[in-house]
Formats: sequence, structure tokens, C-alpha cells
Amino acid sequence: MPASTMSDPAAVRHSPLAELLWPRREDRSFRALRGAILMALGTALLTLSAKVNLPLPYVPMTLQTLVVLMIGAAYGWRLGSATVIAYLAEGAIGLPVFAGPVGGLAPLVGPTAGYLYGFVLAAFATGWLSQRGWDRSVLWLFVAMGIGHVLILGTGFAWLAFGMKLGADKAWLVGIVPFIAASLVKNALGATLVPALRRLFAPRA
Ligand SMILES: O=C(O)CCCC[C@@H]1SC[C@@H]2NC(=O)N[C@@H]21
Repeated sequence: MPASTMSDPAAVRHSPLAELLWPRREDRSFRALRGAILMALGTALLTLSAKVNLPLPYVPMTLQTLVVLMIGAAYGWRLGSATVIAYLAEGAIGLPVFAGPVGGLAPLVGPTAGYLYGFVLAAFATGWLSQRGWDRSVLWLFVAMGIGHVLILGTGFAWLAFGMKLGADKAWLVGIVPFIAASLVKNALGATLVPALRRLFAPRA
């Protein structure tokens, strides 16, 4: 377990990647502008990742989980989860940001709604663990992102099984099984990229 998680009081000051690349300042208007720009960048990347998809019955294969988990790790829990909430809000007001062709409220109550809400939990959890030093190591970030993936797939499964009334067996078949292998690959990619970028841009942080 990263030492900072256990006892080091500096853990709470561990900076996520985005802060290393673009440090925060005390100035309130700068902080607001910085937050808005990072959120806009994050929601744009999420939209792009939704559009790279492979249609499957009920739930498409997309790159969204990779981007959600990288946003959590790179932005930290607060800005990371705020970015995902902003993404859902963009969809709710009708922008076509999700995997399907339309935005609006339908996707937020449709078959993939559970995954979409799970994105918020995953960005929060991955960001929280990253800010405790788990983003320094490929192995620990793999675990943190794995927890994120379990939250996304778990909420997606629960919604399909009970919200959409598919039942647990069918929800498992259409909502989990097709995504296990790709989730492991995305997890490994995200967990490799973030520490590598940290080392590249801030070798001593
Ligand atoms: O409608 C959307 O935009 C959400 C699509 C959710 C797809 C889920 S996320 C977890 C799992 N992994 C994938 O590649 N697809 C599903």
C-alpha cells in the first residue's frame, strides 16, 4: 500500500497530475477559469470516448471508462467527479455526448443509465485514492482503477437487472461479460499512462 495512504500527513497534499502540469493559484478567478477549462476539456474527451464505440445488444463497448478513470486520477476526486457530473448535465440538456445518437433525459433512464451514474462514483473513488499517492505506482493505480471499473460495472449491472428488469442472469450476460477483457486492458492502459506522465513532467513529485 502506498506509504502516504497509511500515515504520512503529506498524503492530503499529494497533487494529482493536472496540478503538476498546470498548478493552482490562490487567486479565485484564476481557479474558477482553470476549473472551467479542465472540465470543458474533460467533457470533450468523454464525448469523444463515447463516440468511439462498438454497438452490442443493450450496451455498447466504448472508451468512456478509460477516460473517466484517467480524469479521476489526473484531476483528483473533487474536479474529477465535478467533470463527470458536468458531462451528465450536458447530456441531460440535450447535447449528444453519450454513446447513442441523442442526448436528453432518455439515456439517463435507459439501459446504460447505471453505467453513466457509476462514472461519477468511479471518478470520485479513483481520484480520492490517487490523491493519497496511489497514482505514483502502476500497480496501485491498477487497483484504484479496478475499483472504479467495479463501481461502473456494478451500477450498470444493478440498473439493467433491477431498473430495466432484465434479471440478474441476462444483465450479467449483456452488461458484464462482454466488457471484462476490454476493462482489464483499459485499466492497464490508464494505470500505465498516468504514472508515466507524472514521471515525465514531474519526476520528483
Ligand atoms: O450511453 C452511454 O454513453 C454509456 C455507455 C456505457 C457503456 C458501458 S461503460 C462500462 C462498459 N464498458 C464498455 O466498454 N461499455 C460498457
